[in-house]
Amino acid sequence: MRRDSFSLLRESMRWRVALVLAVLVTVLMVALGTLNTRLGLQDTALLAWMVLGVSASCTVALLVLPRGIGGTIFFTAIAALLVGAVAFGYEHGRPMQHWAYILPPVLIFLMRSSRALVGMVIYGVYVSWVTSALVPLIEVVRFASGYGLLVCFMYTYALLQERAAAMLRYHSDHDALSNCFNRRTFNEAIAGLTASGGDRRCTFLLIDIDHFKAINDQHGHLVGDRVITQVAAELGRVLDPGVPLFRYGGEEFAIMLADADEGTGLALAERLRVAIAGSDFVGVLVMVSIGVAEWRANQGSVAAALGRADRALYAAKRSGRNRVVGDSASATVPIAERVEA
Ligand SMILES: Nc1nc2c(ncn2[C@@H]2O[C@H](COP(=O)(O)OP(=O)(O)OP(=O)(O)O)[C@@H](O)[C@H]2O)c(=O)[nH]1
Repeated sequence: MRRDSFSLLRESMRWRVALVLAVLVTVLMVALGTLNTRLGLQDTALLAWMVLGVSASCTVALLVLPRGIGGTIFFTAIAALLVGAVAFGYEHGRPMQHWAYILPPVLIFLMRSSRALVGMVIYGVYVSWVTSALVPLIEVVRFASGYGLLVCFMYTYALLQERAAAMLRYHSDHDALSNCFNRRTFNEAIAGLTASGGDRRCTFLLIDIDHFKAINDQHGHLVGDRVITQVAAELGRVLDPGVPLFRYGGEEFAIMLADADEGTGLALAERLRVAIAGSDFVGVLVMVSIGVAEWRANQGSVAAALGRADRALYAAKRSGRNRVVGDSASATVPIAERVEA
């Protein structure tokens, strides 16, 4: 499965955290195993050595397996170990409450926010129930209150992390002026098209605001910025909810119509052109030219299809602007002419 760059970044951060945690667990288990052996607490020492063995195997898996799988195996094994540790302590008359404190951060990374919260609460209740059979009630209350505070803290942290990640994702995917998807997201979308292979096809629409330099010159750049924002909003109103709109360049937008042929693209482009020409831009005359070209998986590269859409756009510009031109109609316009235009 193809991952976008944001997911890759998050995955690599999760992987690094997993590795740090793996080292911490290893150091802790060596210390606990050694100490308990010296103190003659054989049961606890045995448990520490067992945890060390499993966590060392997990660390190797973490390093050897592909990142996502290694991290998941590690966190799942640690969570299972902690539950096992409490049950083991219960069996041997030592509740080992302190184990419970290690679980919340593990769960935070294993799952996220609300599911992690449910997991942490269930685990807290489980540990309290197990320990209540072995220690005075006041000890259970102490544990439950401390653990409860930790859960609240970790949950707040997880929520903040989720919100920050969502905000970061939005800003890395979107253009700040027009609020549509940015060029980076467009590049990732076309890379995804190429990678998906098969019998896929899609139609590209390249939309360029006519005489935009003149709009800037006559009304100023702030009005130019407002026109870009409003054009994006008007285009978005015409598009179906699932169809993404990209800011392709300065005053240029792109649409990728999945599984659509050139005819469908031309019909949509005409609706978009009419919508812009009919909108009120508060004292500014705004029109767009649109070039349309279809891409099929087995007929040339995506870059070539974009080149054809670009050529169609410039054919629209050359033939008077405020119009839609398809790839088939523009095929006779040589590149040299398009550059001169
Ligand atoms: N205000 C504003 N102007 C921008 C922005 N990005 C690009 N521009 C300007 O858009 C103008 C584009 O001009 P040209 O490429 O000559 O195109 P045009 O005037 O629209 O002419 P045609 O495309 O041939 O109709 C340039 O003057 C850029 O400085 C932006 O974000 N805000």
